[in-house]
Amino acid sequence: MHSDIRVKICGLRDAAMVASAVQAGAAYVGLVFFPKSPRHVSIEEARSAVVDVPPGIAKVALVVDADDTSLDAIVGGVPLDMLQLHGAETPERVAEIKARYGLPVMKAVGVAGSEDMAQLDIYADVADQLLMDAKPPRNAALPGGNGLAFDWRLIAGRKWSVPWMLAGGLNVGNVAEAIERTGARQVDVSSGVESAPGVKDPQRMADFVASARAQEP
Ligand SMILES: O=C(O)c1ccccc1NCC(=O)[C@H](O)[C@H](O)COP(=O)(O)O
Repeated sequence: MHSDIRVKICGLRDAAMVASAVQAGAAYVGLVFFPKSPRHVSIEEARSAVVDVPPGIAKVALVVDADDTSLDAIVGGVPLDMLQLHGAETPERVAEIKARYGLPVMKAVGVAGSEDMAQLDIYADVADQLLMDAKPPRNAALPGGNGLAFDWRLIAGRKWSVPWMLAGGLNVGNVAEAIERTGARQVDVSSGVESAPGVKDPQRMADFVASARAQEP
Protein backbone atom coordinates (compact mmCIF):
# COMPACT_ATOMS: atom_id res chain seq x y z
CA MET A 1 0.00 0.00 0.00
CA HIS A 2 1.19 3.53 -0.79
CA SER A 3 0.93 6.41 1.65
CA ASP A 4 0.55 10.02 0.58
CA ILE A 5 4.20 10.86 1.29
CA ARG A 6 5.43 13.30 -1.34
CA VAL A 7 9.03 13.01 -2.53
CA LYS A 8 11.17 15.74 -4.07
CA ILE A 9 14.20 14.64 -6.05
CA CYS A 10 16.62 17.52 -6.35
CA GLY A 11 19.53 18.15 -8.68
CA LEU A 12 18.19 16.62 -11.90
CA ARG A 13 20.23 17.75 -14.88
CA ASP A 14 18.61 16.45 -18.05
CA ALA A 15 15.40 15.06 -19.50
CA ALA A 16 16.45 11.44 -18.93
CA MET A 17 17.06 12.02 -15.21
CA VAL A 18 13.79 13.92 -14.91
CA ALA A 19 11.90 11.13 -16.71
CA SER A 20 13.37 8.56 -14.32
CA ALA A 21 12.36 10.69 -11.33
CA VAL A 22 8.82 11.02 -12.68
CA GLN A 23 8.70 7.29 -13.39
CA ALA A 24 9.89 6.63 -9.84
CA GLY A 25 6.93 8.62 -8.50
CA ALA A 26 8.48 11.93 -7.50
CA ALA A 27 5.97 14.69 -6.72
CA TYR A 28 8.57 17.45 -7.16
CA VAL A 29 11.55 17.65 -9.50
CA GLY A 30 14.35 20.03 -8.50
CA LEU A 31 16.78 21.99 -10.68
CA VAL A 32 19.87 23.47 -9.06
CA PHE A 33 21.04 26.90 -10.23
CA PHE A 34 24.32 27.16 -8.36
CA PRO A 35 27.43 27.19 -10.56
CA LYS A 36 29.72 25.56 -7.98
CA SER A 37 27.47 22.52 -7.72
CA PRO A 38 27.99 19.32 -9.73
CA ARG A 39 24.21 19.49 -10.18
CA HIS A 40 24.14 22.99 -11.68
CA VAL A 41 22.10 23.52 -14.81
CA SER A 42 22.03 26.43 -17.21
CA ILE A 43 18.70 27.96 -18.11
CA GLU A 44 18.70 26.17 -21.47
CA GLU A 45 19.54 22.83 -19.85
CA ALA A 46 16.81 23.32 -17.27
CA ARG A 47 14.22 24.19 -19.87
CA SER A 48 14.92 21.09 -21.94
CA ALA A 49 15.13 18.89 -18.83
CA VAL A 50 11.56 19.69 -17.77
CA VAL A 51 9.90 19.92 -21.17
CA ASP A 52 7.95 16.66 -20.73
CA VAL A 53 7.11 16.85 -17.03
CA PRO A 54 3.44 15.89 -16.68
CA PRO A 55 0.98 18.28 -15.04
CA GLY A 56 0.72 17.77 -11.31
CA ILE A 57 4.44 17.31 -10.75
CA ALA A 58 6.02 20.47 -9.40
CA LYS A 59 9.07 21.86 -11.15
CA VAL A 60 11.23 23.58 -8.55
CA ALA A 61 14.17 25.93 -9.14
CA LEU A 62 16.73 25.96 -6.33
CA VAL A 63 18.69 29.19 -6.00
CA VAL A 64 21.18 30.52 -3.46
CA ASP A 65 21.00 34.23 -2.59
CA ALA A 66 19.99 35.00 -6.16
CA ASP A 67 19.55 38.61 -7.21
CA ASP A 68 16.62 39.85 -9.28
CA THR A 69 18.60 39.73 -12.53
CA SER A 70 19.34 36.02 -12.11
CA LEU A 71 15.82 35.25 -10.97
CA ASP A 72 14.31 37.21 -13.85
CA ALA A 73 16.32 35.05 -16.26
CA ILE A 74 15.44 31.76 -14.52
CA VAL A 75 11.74 32.48 -14.08
CA GLY A 76 11.50 33.94 -17.58
CA GLY A 77 13.37 31.04 -19.18
CA VAL A 78 12.08 27.91 -17.45
CA PRO A 79 8.48 26.86 -16.78
CA LEU A 80 8.38 26.60 -12.98
CA ASP A 81 5.92 25.85 -10.19
CA MET A 82 8.03 26.81 -7.17
CA LEU A 83 11.20 28.57 -6.08
CA GLN A 84 13.42 27.04 -3.40
CA LEU A 85 15.61 29.55 -1.59
CA HIS A 86 18.66 27.75 -0.24
CA GLY A 87 20.87 30.60 0.86
CA ALA A 88 20.83 33.23 3.60
CA GLU A 89 17.76 35.02 2.22
CA THR A 90 16.13 37.13 4.93
CA PRO A 91 12.40 36.91 5.66
CA GLU A 92 12.03 40.27 3.89
CA ARG A 93 13.78 38.92 0.79
CA VAL A 94 11.57 35.82 0.82
CA ALA A 95 8.48 38.06 0.85
CA GLU A 96 9.93 40.24 -1.91
CA ILE A 97 10.63 37.23 -4.17
CA LYS A 98 7.15 35.83 -3.58
CA ALA A 99 5.56 39.14 -4.53
CA ARG A 100 7.81 39.78 -7.54
CA TYR A 101 7.45 36.39 -9.23
CA GLY A 102 4.03 35.19 -8.06
CA LEU A 103 5.37 31.69 -7.48
CA PRO A 104 5.16 29.68 -4.25
CA VAL A 105 8.41 29.90 -2.32
CA MET A 106 10.00 27.19 -0.20
CA LYS A 107 12.66 28.43 2.25
CA ALA A 108 15.41 26.01 3.21
CA VAL A 109 16.56 26.35 6.80
CA GLY A 110 19.72 24.70 8.09
CA VAL A 111 19.11 22.79 11.30
CA ALA A 112 21.88 21.85 13.70
CA GLY A 113 20.50 22.59 17.15
CA SER A 114 17.49 23.76 19.12
CA GLU A 115 18.52 27.38 18.50
CA ASP A 116 17.50 26.92 14.86
CA MET A 117 13.87 26.25 15.74
CA ALA A 118 13.14 29.98 15.99
CA GLN A 119 14.27 30.43 12.38
CA LEU A 120 11.72 27.88 11.25
CA ASP A 121 8.95 29.78 13.02
CA ILE A 122 10.07 33.08 11.48
CA TYR A 123 10.18 31.73 7.92
CA ALA A 124 6.86 29.93 8.36
CA ASP A 125 5.29 33.40 8.48
CA VAL A 126 6.53 34.38 5.02
CA ALA A 127 7.25 31.22 2.99
CA ASP A 128 4.71 28.86 1.44
CA GLN A 129 6.72 25.83 2.53
CA LEU A 130 9.75 25.09 4.69
CA LEU A 131 12.58 22.70 3.92
CA MET A 132 14.55 21.48 6.92
CA ASP A 133 18.07 20.54 5.84
CA ALA A 134 21.29 19.80 7.72
CA LYS A 135 23.36 22.91 8.31
CA PRO A 136 26.42 22.64 6.04
CA PRO A 137 29.82 22.22 7.71
CA ARG A 138 31.77 25.49 8.07
CA ASN A 139 34.11 24.82 5.14
CA ALA A 140 31.62 23.04 2.89
CA ALA A 141 31.77 23.95 -0.78
CA LEU A 142 28.00 23.65 -1.08
CA PRO A 143 25.20 25.03 1.11
CA GLY A 144 23.20 21.83 0.50
CA GLY A 145 23.32 18.46 -1.20
CA ASN A 146 26.08 17.30 1.14
CA GLY A 147 24.49 13.99 2.17
CA LEU A 148 24.43 15.01 5.83
CA ALA A 149 21.56 14.37 8.21
CA PHE A 150 20.67 16.43 11.29
CA ASP A 151 19.29 15.19 14.58
CA TRP A 152 15.68 14.41 13.68
CA ARG A 153 14.66 14.62 17.34
CA LEU A 154 14.91 18.42 17.01
CA ILE A 155 11.79 18.54 14.84
CA ALA A 156 9.95 15.40 15.95
CA GLY A 157 6.40 16.18 17.02
CA ARG A 158 6.61 19.87 16.12
CA LYS A 159 4.08 21.64 13.94
CA TRP A 160 4.31 24.59 11.57
CA SER A 161 1.64 26.67 9.91
CA VAL A 162 2.86 25.74 6.40
CA PRO A 163 3.74 22.42 4.76
CA TRP A 164 7.31 21.29 5.31
CA MET A 165 9.81 18.89 3.83
CA LEU A 166 12.55 16.89 5.50
CA ALA A 167 15.96 16.87 3.75
CA GLY A 168 19.57 16.04 4.47
CA GLY A 169 21.35 12.74 4.17
CA LEU A 170 18.28 10.73 3.28
CA ASN A 171 18.66 7.47 1.36
CA VAL A 172 16.79 4.23 0.82
CA GLY A 173 18.22 2.85 4.06
CA ASN A 174 17.00 5.61 6.38
CA VAL A 175 14.05 7.38 4.77
CA ALA A 176 11.41 5.15 6.38
CA GLU A 177 12.91 5.70 9.82
CA ALA A 178 13.22 9.44 9.17
CA ILE A 179 9.52 9.67 8.29
CA GLU A 180 8.52 7.61 11.28
CA ARG A 181 10.63 9.64 13.70
CA THR A 182 9.78 13.12 12.44
CA GLY A 183 6.24 12.74 11.13
CA ALA A 184 7.34 14.26 7.80
CA ARG A 185 4.78 13.99 5.00
CA GLN A 186 7.28 15.26 2.41
CA VAL A 187 10.94 14.33 1.92
CA ASP A 188 13.69 15.68 -0.29
CA VAL A 189 16.74 13.78 -1.56
CA SER A 190 19.71 14.49 -3.74
CA SER A 191 23.04 12.74 -3.16
CA GLY A 192 21.35 9.68 -1.64
CA VAL A 193 19.99 8.65 -5.05
CA GLU A 194 23.16 9.33 -7.04
CA SER A 195 25.78 6.97 -8.46
CA ALA A 196 28.28 9.88 -8.63
CA PRO A 197 27.98 13.59 -7.80
CA GLY A 198 25.38 15.01 -10.17
CA VAL A 199 24.43 11.64 -11.67
CA LYS A 200 21.03 10.39 -10.54
CA ASP A 201 20.54 6.62 -10.56
CA PRO A 202 17.09 5.48 -11.84
CA GLN A 203 16.97 2.38 -9.61
CA ARG A 204 18.02 4.32 -6.50
CA MET A 205 15.34 6.92 -7.19
CA ALA A 206 12.69 4.20 -7.62
CA ASP A 207 13.79 2.37 -4.47
CA PHE A 208 13.86 5.60 -2.48
CA VAL A 209 10.34 6.67 -3.48
CA ALA A 210 8.98 3.16 -2.86
CA SER A 211 10.55 3.05 0.58
CA ALA A 212 9.23 6.52 1.50
CA ARG A 213 5.73 5.79 0.26
CA ALA A 214 5.58 2.40 1.94
CA GLN A 215 5.40 4.24 5.26
CA GLU A 216 1.95 4.25 6.82
CA PRO A 217 0.54 7.61 7.93
O1 LIG B 1 22.45 19.84 -4.33
C1 LIG B 1 23.22 20.80 -4.50
O2 LIG B 1 24.23 20.71 -5.19
C2 LIG B 1 22.93 22.09 -3.83
C3 LIG B 1 23.75 23.19 -4.10
C4 LIG B 1 23.51 24.38 -3.48
C5 LIG B 1 22.48 24.51 -2.58
C6 LIG B 1 21.66 23.43 -2.30
C7 LIG B 1 21.88 22.22 -2.92
N1 LIG B 1 21.08 21.11 -2.64
C8 LIG B 1 20.00 21.25 -1.76
C9 LIG B 1 18.95 20.23 -1.84
O3 LIG B 1 17.80 20.48 -2.11
C10 LIG B 1 19.27 18.89 -1.40
O4 LIG B 1 18.33 18.04 -1.93
C11 LIG B 1 19.23 18.81 0.09
O5 LIG B 1 20.22 19.68 0.61
C12 LIG B 1 19.52 17.43 0.52
O6 LIG B 1 20.70 16.98 -0.06
P1 LIG B 1 21.26 15.53 0.28
O7 LIG B 1 21.69 15.55 1.69
O8 LIG B 1 22.39 15.33 -0.68
O9 LIG B 1 20.12 14.59 0.01
